[in-house]
Amino acid sequence: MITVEEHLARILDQVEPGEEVALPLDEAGGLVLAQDVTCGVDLPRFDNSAMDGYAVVAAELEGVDPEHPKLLPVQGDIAAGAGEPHTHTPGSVWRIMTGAPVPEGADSIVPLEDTDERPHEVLIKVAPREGAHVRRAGEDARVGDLLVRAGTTIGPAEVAVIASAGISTVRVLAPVRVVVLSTGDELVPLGSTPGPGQIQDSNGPMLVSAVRRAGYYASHLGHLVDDEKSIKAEITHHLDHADVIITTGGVSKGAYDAVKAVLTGEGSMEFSEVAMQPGKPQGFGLLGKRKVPVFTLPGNPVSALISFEVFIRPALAKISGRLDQPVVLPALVVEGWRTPEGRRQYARVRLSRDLTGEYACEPAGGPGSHLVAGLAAADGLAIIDADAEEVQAGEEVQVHLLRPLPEIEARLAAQEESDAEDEDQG
Ligand SMILES: Nc1nc2c(c(=O)[nH]1)N[C@H]1C(S)=C(S)[C@@H](COP(=O)(O)OP(=O)(O)OC[C@H]3O[C@@H](n4cnc5c(N)ncnc54)[C@H](O)[C@@H]3O)O[C@H]1N2
Ligand code: MOO
Repeated sequence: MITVEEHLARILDQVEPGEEVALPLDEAGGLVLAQDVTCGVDLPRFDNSAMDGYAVVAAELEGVDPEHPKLLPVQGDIAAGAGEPHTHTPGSVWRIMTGAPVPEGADSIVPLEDTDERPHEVLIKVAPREGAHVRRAGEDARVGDLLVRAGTTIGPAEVAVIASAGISTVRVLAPVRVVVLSTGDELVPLGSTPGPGQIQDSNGPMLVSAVRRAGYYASHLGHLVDDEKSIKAEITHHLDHADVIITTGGVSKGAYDAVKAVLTGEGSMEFSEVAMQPGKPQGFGLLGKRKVPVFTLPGNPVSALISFEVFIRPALAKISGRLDQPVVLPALVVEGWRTPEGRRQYARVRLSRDLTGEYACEPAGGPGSHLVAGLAAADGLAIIDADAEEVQAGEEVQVHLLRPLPEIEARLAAQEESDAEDEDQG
């Protein structure tokens, strides 16, 4: 058996960041920049007003206050988007809208609230400080400034600054397309009713969902019977267009473990027993001319999802260029359990909060790799050393989250609220 670290290192040594492509900015969200983006304009592009109000020269309003207001003529309106130049005439003001260019010569804005708000002549009641409510050209970024560094994942804020700079196309690492294939004579797809001895294919939809939640493209392109010829043909077909292929099932020791039989000796494929539970039988290698990473996961649903978390997620991060670390947090064990000797255990646990406000955890269902109801109840995986024999109540364990933390926090907060209500009523 090899360790989890050895298998992961083997995978990460072989996968490479994907190719660079130029994409319209509005299709690049979630992808990683392959170029530094520098600013070709000042941001803001011109001095403009931060308030609806009146553009003034502060020095002309010295000493003004509510007891000594000053009446001034209004030269007209300047709306956001106004392109024609406007100039300040001493002793007068322009009425100006938020985002509109400040007229030449004016240096401050008096907000509507500090005036009597009239359009033709206006009573100013408060003296502005010089520069008040003027958004200066270049105060955010100047021509030549680095806006977003290569290697950054493009989120909404990056899109905003790149768009503001007028850049419509960016070079990014190409989107990663994952093909998921389920194998097993016993499987029937969603929408079909299993006959005797058959079960619903849950790994296909589960892994597509895992890939998508991690931020990549995935399609479930079929469930294959345990026939070596058709498995080979199907995998070969997807080597033309997939960036990653994931299969499940057919990799342990059974007489019908066709995936392993077909792929053994192909490309750089290696089949290993990894010292982990669940997830022991693993296969990985690069196949075909395009050297497509192929993961052959064990068929047990819990094993397949844990394999995704432990091996595929980091590989997808490397291929896509993304920074992606699992959220791992400490929790105190409420109720202990036994662990398999010699294999690191990824134990499904559900989180709660103890009286001190720390996270606590307890097993979610049993340890069997087929227990999907327990899997759905789990918030995370407690990572237990290979040499441990049992986990005792009161111990602290590290939990690799399977759900977004905000979702878990929201549930715990709702639980605390309902507990408090029950206590009030009781
Ligand atoms: N003699 C041994 N038998 C097994 C060993 C072993 O070391 N010696 N290892 C066990 C472990 S651990 C695992 S994990 C499984 C892995 O088996 P395979 O990858 O070959 O998977 P299958 O045999 O095809 O299926 C296992 C299990 O999962 C169910 N399954 C498969 N695909 C799906 C799917 N798409 N959706 C839902 N459920 C699926 C399948 O029906 C089986 O029950 O091997 C153990 N055996
Ligand atoms: O290693 Mo298997 O994945 O325990 O069920």
